[in-house]
Amino acid sequence: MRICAPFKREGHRRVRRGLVKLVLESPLLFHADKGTNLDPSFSGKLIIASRESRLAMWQAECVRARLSELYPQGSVEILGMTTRGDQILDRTLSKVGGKGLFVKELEIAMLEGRADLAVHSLKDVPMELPPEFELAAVLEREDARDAFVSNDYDSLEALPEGAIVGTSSLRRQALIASRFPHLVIKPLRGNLDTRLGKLDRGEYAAIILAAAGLKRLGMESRIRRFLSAEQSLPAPGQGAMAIEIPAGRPELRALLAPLNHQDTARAVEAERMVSRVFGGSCQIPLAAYAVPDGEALRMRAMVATPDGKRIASAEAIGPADTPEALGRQVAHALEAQDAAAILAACRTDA
Ligand SMILES: NCc1[nH]cc(CCC(=O)O)c1CC(=O)O
Repeated sequence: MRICAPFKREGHRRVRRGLVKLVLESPLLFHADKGTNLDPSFSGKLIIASRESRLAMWQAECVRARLSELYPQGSVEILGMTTRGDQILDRTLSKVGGKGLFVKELEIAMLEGRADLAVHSLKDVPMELPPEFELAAVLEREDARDAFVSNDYDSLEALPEGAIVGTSSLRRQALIASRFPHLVIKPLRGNLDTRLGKLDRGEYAAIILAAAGLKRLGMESRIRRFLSAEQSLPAPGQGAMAIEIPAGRPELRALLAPLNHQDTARAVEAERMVSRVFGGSCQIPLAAYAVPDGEALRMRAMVATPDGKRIASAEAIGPADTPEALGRQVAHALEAQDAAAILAACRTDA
């Protein structure tokens, strides 16, 4: 709830035209979230496309509430829809087409004019968007950590030999396998309620979930332990929400600009760049997590083989206003280590 706190209006500051133009032309994300050309008199209608899972609807509702507050004379509605990612539950996502599955139906709704914007968990947004779309805003990040959830055990360390841990994330799988080779990792798909239901029915001794989703749905009490970024480096974009819009609608982009959170936008830009550098070759366990540190951005990233036997990790600090350069730097540091061998191993697996 904290992250979705009502938008505080600090008076509608007018911004000189030149600055607004510059902001609208920035390639991926806004770097100015304060004092943009807020038009409080907007009285049109905005339709938000969202998946129908409880988490997706909570996130869409969060954006709806903030837009309604910004534009009291406008109307904002949510269009819920089922995506292929929600329908295919029996296979590991990386095998059936990856992240795009959660996003495509929402994009079609926007192309057909049935929706103006889509709200996503940024973690599920592919690194390269189709040219018809762009990200208009990244909202302030919730907790980026992974969470250990179990009814019987306090921590990964406490699990006995052969205990079954549920996760479908290659990243979580590799990180657990490397530290706890005596545990058995089994796939776990479905929305949050489905996953928790499987844990409660005894199919797993423990499961690993993103803390952000549990917190957003008021289920923080299910978390037995937060995994620190050192133990379980988060996925690019984990814990952040993004708003996607059709490209070429600067007026819509300007309406959404006040929702952009600059620190988060920069951090996730660096994180996603690591993924982009490694993208295309295959699905590999990959983690990247950046944290603002004054005027700087500090980032750590990791790539591994799915069995966790080979792990490369790298860390760097750079100016916060050039996040993509930091992302590239860390990705190249990974490549200079064992990443080539890791990629080769993954190709023979495919
Ligand atoms: N891959 C599914 C997904 N996408 C976003 C979240 C959680 C919310 C977030 O990270 O913002 C989850 C669930 C999970 O990883 O447990």
